[in-house]
Amino acid sequence: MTAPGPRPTLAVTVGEPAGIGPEIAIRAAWLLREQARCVLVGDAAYLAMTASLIDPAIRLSALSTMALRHSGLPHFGPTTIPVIDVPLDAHVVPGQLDANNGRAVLATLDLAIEGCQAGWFDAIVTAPLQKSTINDAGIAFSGHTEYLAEKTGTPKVVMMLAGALQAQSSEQEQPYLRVALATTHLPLKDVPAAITRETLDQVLDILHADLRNKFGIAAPRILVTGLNPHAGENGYLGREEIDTITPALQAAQARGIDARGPYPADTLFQPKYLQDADAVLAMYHDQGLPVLKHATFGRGVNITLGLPLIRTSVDHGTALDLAAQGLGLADSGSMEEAIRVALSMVRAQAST
Ligand SMILES: NC(=O)c1ccc[n+]([C@@H]2O[C@H](COP(=O)([O-])OP(=O)(O)OC[C@H]3O[C@@H](n4cnc5c(N)ncnc54)[C@H](O)[C@@H]3O)[C@@H](O)[C@H]2O)c1
Ligand SMILES: N[C@H](C(=O)O)[C@H](O)COP(=O)(O)O
Repeated sequence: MTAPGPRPTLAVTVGEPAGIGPEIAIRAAWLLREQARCVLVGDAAYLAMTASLIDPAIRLSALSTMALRHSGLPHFGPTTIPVIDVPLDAHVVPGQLDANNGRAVLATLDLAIEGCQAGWFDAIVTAPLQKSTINDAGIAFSGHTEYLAEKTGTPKVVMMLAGALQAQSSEQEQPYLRVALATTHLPLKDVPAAITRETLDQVLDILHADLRNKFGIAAPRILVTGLNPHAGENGYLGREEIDTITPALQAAQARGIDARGPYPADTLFQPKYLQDADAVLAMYHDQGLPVLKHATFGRGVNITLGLPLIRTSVDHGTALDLAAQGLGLADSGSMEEAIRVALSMVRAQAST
């Protein structure tokens, strides 16, 4: 792997065009242009129009995919943000979804993956897309996480969200919470069957390896929740802890992974436990993410672990309600943080 330059190059897909994605992607890329070479991936005409309304000083320059594939990414400095043009199929009305644009949104992801594999980009940062619109376009889709796994031929990936917590005192170093999930976008009724030994073995291996290789944590400490209330109450409230999670933790410990639990999820997320942990592994989406988002919404970051590329994203969705009301209402803090985390992951990976 080649070392990243002083400004790593990030593909920033702009997500659902009728949502806040284009606005926050432009704002964050422009704000952080001295630190990151962000390349926006989306409809160049729509992004140029949006940028001119945000701030006429913002400079975008369009690049065709044909030129990119022919000559690679041209050199560019911090005075302009390149846009790889992936044209939309339908006119955009902010706040109103149009399934006719679903395929173009997916095409931005395909281009970003291609660019990582071709070495044009060091990482991908994704603005939020609307999962339902892709499905309405006739393509089964449950999230970036699963799509990136499929498109890169990765059998197993792990969703992890992370964000800075409020320090308890002015002397305390700012604590950081990372919450990884054993399952991703699954209907709740399908979760228990998905908590298998094989899944937990793979998830713990990926989480441990990526905390080391992409976050530079030499000996990651992982706390693991149970699945059931009170971690199953000794089997009286469910047996997954006894039959599956505890044996998986014992096996992980035998592989040298510092993973402890299963702990009741309702009481695990308190400072006296978290201060001794680098990550919490929760069993499913709405067991772990509400805690993280309550504590860090607006500055949290979503990271896909286990991929052969680096991918970060925001902690929020398309916020159609805000997009419908015009520009200037959306907070770009999570998008900025997603770019910063991608930069630090690129550097951590290059130094391992
Ligand atoms: N990374 C992603 O692509 C991603 C992440 C989460 C959700 N989604 C998708 O987004 C769509 C909408 O999801 P939702 O309605 O559950 O959540 P949402 O995050 O879009 O909205 C929830 C609430 O938070 C507010 N909000 C969200 N982002 C904000 C921001 N940057 N600044 C200020 N306020 C903000 C919204 O106005 C709304 O009130 C769904 O299709 C969901 O799957 C995508
Ligand atoms: N689960 C994510 C969240 O709640 O923030 C979100 O749906 C995005 O998932 P993908 O990155 O897989 O699109």
